[in-house]
Amino acid sequence: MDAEDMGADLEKVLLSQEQIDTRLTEMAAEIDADYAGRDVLLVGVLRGAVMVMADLSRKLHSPVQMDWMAVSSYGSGTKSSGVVRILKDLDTDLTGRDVLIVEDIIDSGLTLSWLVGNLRSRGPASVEIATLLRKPEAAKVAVDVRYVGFDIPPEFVVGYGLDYGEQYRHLPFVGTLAPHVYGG
Ligand SMILES: O=P(O)(O)OC[C@H]1O[C@H](OP(=O)(O)OP(=O)(O)O)[C@H](O)[C@@H]1O
Ligand code: HPA
Ligand SMILES: [Mg+2]
Repeated sequence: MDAEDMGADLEKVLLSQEQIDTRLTEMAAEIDADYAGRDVLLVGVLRGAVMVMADLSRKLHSPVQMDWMAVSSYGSGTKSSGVVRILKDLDTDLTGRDVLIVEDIIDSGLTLSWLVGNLRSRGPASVEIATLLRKPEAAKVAVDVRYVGFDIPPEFVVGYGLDYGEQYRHLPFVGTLAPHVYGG
């Protein structure tokens, strides 16, 4: 699947497959260095983080485990409702664990600020965040993020796990939608 296959839906490619791959390699090296000798639990946030988790984790040399949470605050639109719901909880006990949350995007920050608080209350040794994308200008709440792939403008993006109405998650790049698609 490439930009041409998306036809008129796509406005532009913001981050190519190569740019994403290069940046994830750098992030994995940082994570390996920071967590040397520790056993990390990667917590992927379904569904958007699937691609980041799959690609980032395969670049790590540290021993890691993976677990998944499903939370949702967006429904089918382009605006966060601000209400975060747990759709699937972790199966892992976090007591004493070094937890690294893996996310696709921090937009308003509402999802992650809520999730960090929720996971911290479970007695872990540490909770940090690795996100591929962050929109600094869209932040409604500040979130302390240890690893950020790219800071991007406050436009709605799709691809590489990110959806609009459950479409476009499988694109191997990150792009912006043409305004006619979402009525913008
Ligand atoms: O910083 P925020 O404004 O809270 O937005 C970020 C969150 O929103 C999206 O998830 P969504 O709730 O749409 O679920 P999904 O991952 O299944 O697409 C995205 O994957 C992040 O988890
Ligand atoms: O820009 C975005 N695109 C897709 N999903 C999202 N969830 C929060 N922000 C976004
Ligand atoms: Mg989404």
